[in-house]
Amino acid sequence: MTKAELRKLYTEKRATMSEAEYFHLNHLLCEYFFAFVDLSFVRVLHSFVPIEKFREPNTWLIIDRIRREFPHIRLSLPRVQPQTGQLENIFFEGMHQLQTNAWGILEPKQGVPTEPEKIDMVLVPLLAFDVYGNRVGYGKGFYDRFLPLCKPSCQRVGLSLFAEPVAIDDTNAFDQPLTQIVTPAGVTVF
Ligand SMILES: Nc1nc2c(c(=O)[nH]1)N(C=O)[C@@H](CNc1ccc(C(=O)N[C@@H](CCC(=O)O)C(=O)O)cc1)CN2
Ligand SMILES: Nc1ncnc2c1ncn2[C@@H]1O[C@H](COP(=O)(O)OP(=O)(O)OP(=O)(O)O)[C@@H](O)[C@H]1O
Repeated sequence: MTKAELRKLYTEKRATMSEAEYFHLNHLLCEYFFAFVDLSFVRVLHSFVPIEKFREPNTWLIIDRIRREFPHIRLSLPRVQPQTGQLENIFFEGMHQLQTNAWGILEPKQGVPTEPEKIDMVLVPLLAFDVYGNRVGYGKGFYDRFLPLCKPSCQRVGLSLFAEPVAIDDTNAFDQPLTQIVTPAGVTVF
């Protein structure tokens, strides 16, 4: 299927997911994340902030546990620059720092910028992924522009509440593949 078709299909699948299923799948995903993703080398972890009404994976479960159990890991959150299509990245200090942007995403309103070269791991949002680690996002290219700025050793960890890979007919030269994916069925390394 094309990215546009997959976007539509997976947006619908998310919309029909019950609250109970969303809760359950998020907890499984979080358990697999901490059981199987190597955080030993991570000093700076970049995460998206979930749009829960779109049933995105609830990264708060991961962020909160990192803050409790891995206090040496610094968290960085994205801020969208709509004019340029770039992401700015800001170290996370606490909820007081966040405000809702035009698309309903919480993002830092101020704070210390994170240099992309300092980031050891990025948690990447997606609608669907294939067996090669290619992803389908919302189609604005924010992560396709951001990920090449990070160092080659930076881990790009996709999070998906749907475990099965899809076939993407129209991957393109800008696509930035994931290094691994975490789903409620486990972790796959590409
Ligand atoms: N939680 C979360 N944060 C994220 C992302 C994400 O997928 N999930 N992003 C992943 O990239 C970036 C933001 N993605 C965006 C995707 C679409 C639009 C957007 O423009 N939406 C309008 C269309 C307006 C227009 O066409 O100009 C809309 O959908 O109505 C904005 C930001 C950064 N933060
Ligand atoms: N480095 C880049 N420079 C300029 N344009 C880019 C770059 N990366 C991506 N784009 C553009 O951004 C858009 C991304 O569309 P695509 O369908 O590939 O998005 P996607 O795979 O859903 O990913 P994303 O979540 O990053 O939007 C395309 O129009 C592409 O041409």
